[in-house]
Amino acid sequence: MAQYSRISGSVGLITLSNPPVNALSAAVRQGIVDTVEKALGDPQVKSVVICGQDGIFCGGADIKEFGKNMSGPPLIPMIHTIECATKPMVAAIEGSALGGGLELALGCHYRIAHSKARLGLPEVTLGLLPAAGGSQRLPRLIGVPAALDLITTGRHVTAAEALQLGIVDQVTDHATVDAAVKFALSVAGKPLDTRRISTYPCPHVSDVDALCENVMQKVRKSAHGAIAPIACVQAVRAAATLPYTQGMEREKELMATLYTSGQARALQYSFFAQRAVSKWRIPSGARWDTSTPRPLHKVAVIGLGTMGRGITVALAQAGLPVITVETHEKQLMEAKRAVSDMLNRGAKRRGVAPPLDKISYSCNLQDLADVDLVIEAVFEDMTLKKKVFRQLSAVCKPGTLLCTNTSGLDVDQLASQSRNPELVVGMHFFAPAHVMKLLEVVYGPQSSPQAVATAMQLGKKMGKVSVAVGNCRGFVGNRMLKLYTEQASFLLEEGATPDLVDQAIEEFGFPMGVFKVSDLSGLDVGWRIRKEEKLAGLSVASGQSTRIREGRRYSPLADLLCEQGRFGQKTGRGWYQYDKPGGRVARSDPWLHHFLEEYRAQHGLVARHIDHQEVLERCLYAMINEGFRILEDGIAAGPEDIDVIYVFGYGWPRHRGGPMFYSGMVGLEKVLERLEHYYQAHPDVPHLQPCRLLRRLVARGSPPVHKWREVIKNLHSQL
Ligand SMILES: CCCCCCCC(=O)CC(=O)SCCNC(=O)CCNC(=O)[C@H](O)C(C)(C)COP(=O)(O)OP(=O)(O)OC[C@H]1O[C@@H](n2cnc3c(N)ncnc32)[C@H](O)[C@@H]1OP(=O)(O)O
Ligand SMILES: NC(=O)C1=CN([C@@H]2O[C@H](COP(=O)(O)OP(=O)(O)OC[C@H]3O[C@@H](n4cnc5c(N)ncnc54)[C@H](O)[C@@H]3O)[C@@H](O)[C@H]2O)C=CC1
Repeated sequence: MAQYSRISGSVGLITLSNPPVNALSAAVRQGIVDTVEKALGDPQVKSVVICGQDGIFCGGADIKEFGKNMSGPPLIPMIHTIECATKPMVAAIEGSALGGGLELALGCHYRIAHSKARLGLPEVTLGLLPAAGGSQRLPRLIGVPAALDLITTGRHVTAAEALQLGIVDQVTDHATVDAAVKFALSVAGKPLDTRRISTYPCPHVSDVDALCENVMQKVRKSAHGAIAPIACVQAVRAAATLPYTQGMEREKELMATLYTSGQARALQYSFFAQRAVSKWRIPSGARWDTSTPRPLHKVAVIGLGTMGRGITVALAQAGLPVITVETHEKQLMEAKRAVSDMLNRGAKRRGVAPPLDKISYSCNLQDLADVDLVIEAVFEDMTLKKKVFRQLSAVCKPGTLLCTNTSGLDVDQLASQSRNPELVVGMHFFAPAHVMKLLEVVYGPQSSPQAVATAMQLGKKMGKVSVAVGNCRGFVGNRMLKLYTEQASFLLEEGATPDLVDQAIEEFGFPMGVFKVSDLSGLDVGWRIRKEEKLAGLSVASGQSTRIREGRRYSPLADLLCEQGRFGQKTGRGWYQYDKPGGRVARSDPWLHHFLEEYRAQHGLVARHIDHQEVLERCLYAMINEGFRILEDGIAAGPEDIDVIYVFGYGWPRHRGGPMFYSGMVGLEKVLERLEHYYQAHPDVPHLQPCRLLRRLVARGSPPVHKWREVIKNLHSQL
């Protein structure tokens, strides 16, 4: 699948054709080999242009082929043939030139890019390295420091940056193929000896070992256990220290380890999972490709606290006019200052003008009469939210979508307050809302296809990864998180410390342990909710044991800390101590350890040794078990939805795919066996009891994660 033609008399034009991204499938590689041979063998042809059809050069290797038996011509000799050609080869880059696509372009003698094109070697994000010569050619072309940056991060660069770095020779605002053909005519017959990148010496770096070591240390810190970034540093180091052929050997060796690794499988799964969730479908039958979102000309945000401010910033940055509403002038002005500061900082970072004029501020709900969509972000209080929804229903024009940012209240109850419950959905953002990529779009039984489609599309416009989920307490993310944090507290009762639990979780790959996160977001938030639920505080039924609530095990540790005013970072004390209120660096707190000892003594608990494995099994398997229940309940459409939520919203290490994918990697039998073991040891924790879907999957021979949907469908049809 590469077309060949001759144009302008003497230019052979090769067009890659494999929609939608012209990935280098076996057929495309064969097409390139054949057409290059044709062009080189045609005496009329003096130079060659390679381009991609439909405005995209090439999205790289065909990721769907990974893990299968490789067929078709391999990339390395194909690119080598292009580089060795005696006729000038010119890459005409429109849209994207990524991974193998850029490696193909680096094999060409010249590169012409459209000004809107993006280039990069994102293999590291798929658990790989640029193993078709990319790790050896790029440093020779742009120098070791810049190549290390691009290859270890996988970031895409604009055509302008690519020109500045020396990756491309020319950038055009006009028809790229025309420009490339013109260029090809101009270089026909010229010597090519200085244009073959593999023959370049690597630009000199004064102390390459020190440079690579420095980058290696940074990469190890940010990789949280991912192996590909480390291999990328090693491959670039080989380019800097070895002749090209030996460097290529090293590249191959490193790639061989990565290619078959579980991390690469997890990252490639994650790539497709992220795309799968955008193709949402919900139990009512509504789906992404048959539901039309409504156009949004003006939107509103109610409540400019932590979340409302971030949401407003994200909306304005997406170019949408926003009207914001607060209760009083003082709060409004305070929020206006904060929002303007956030916009100014963001604009400075990106080198653009801050979109301050997109936002208007008001204390009057009546000003929302003409908006198309409202996002409510007032306090987490059902009575207040219901009132706001009733008011909105009366004020807004017919057809306005009403969305709530509640972190877990019943969206259906809120919908019932509106004249048009079909136009109500949850839009659950994560703090800080202008930074965090995840958005849970919560639909209810009455939500119209248009309402879901509009919220999903708005999320996309705001740069979010949006996942449609059903309505239940905590939705998907927080419902599972509850089990994870609960187990962490139980482990403290049984003998662990926050330091030990966090260390195990951070070694697993989370950027922050559960207790550090709790200190960061504030222990008081959960405490307030538990008091409202009558699980904590004065309203707990008298005579109840401190460690039992509603007939099941309960840990009051977090409540006890709150009673001492230990709310986390904001008060300088929580599960850890900080140098001052607002301090960021968590230090182990002897007071806390003493407090835990006293607590255990008071409740007759004997501390036992707890190791990292138990921490991981208890915390993660409890959460995974709840994930299976969520699938059973039909709250998430598939395991990919849960995994995307955890990777983008909760810091689950991407190289471990997500909790559901991870359970498959561990082995479902093992997860089941450990849950059974822990449930037996803790029969007062019903959530440790393995759920039906997990048992069913194991009984079916533990099929791979992409086959679970069939089992889930059968389970549902039997209910
Ligand atoms: C020992 C063995 C040696 C092997 C050596 C191999 C070495 C290599 O050569 C390594 C590689 O290239 S790895 C691949 C590197 N390329 C990438 O990571 C780019 C991935 N794609 C993108 O970023 C965006 O799709 C892109 C920016 C391109 C376009 O974004 P859009 O937002 O416009 O579109 P998407 O919704 O992302 O994608 C549209 C559909 O295309 C599918 N797709 C994208 N890239 C693909 C790719 N590289 N391979 C296969 N399918 C791919 C994507 O899944 C989506 O499919 P549908 O959801 O079904 O429509
Ligand atoms: N803070 C977080 O990490 C997250 C919070 N949420 C949810 O977002 C919502 C807001 O939370 P936060 O921003 O943290 O609360 P917050 O307490 O920081 O802000 C709430 C704001 O709403 C304003 N407000 C109250 N009643 C109002 C009314 N009738 N009209 C207009 N404004 C009113 C208050 O003055 C306050 O500025 C809650 O439902 C919360 O559960 C969701 C995800 C994460």
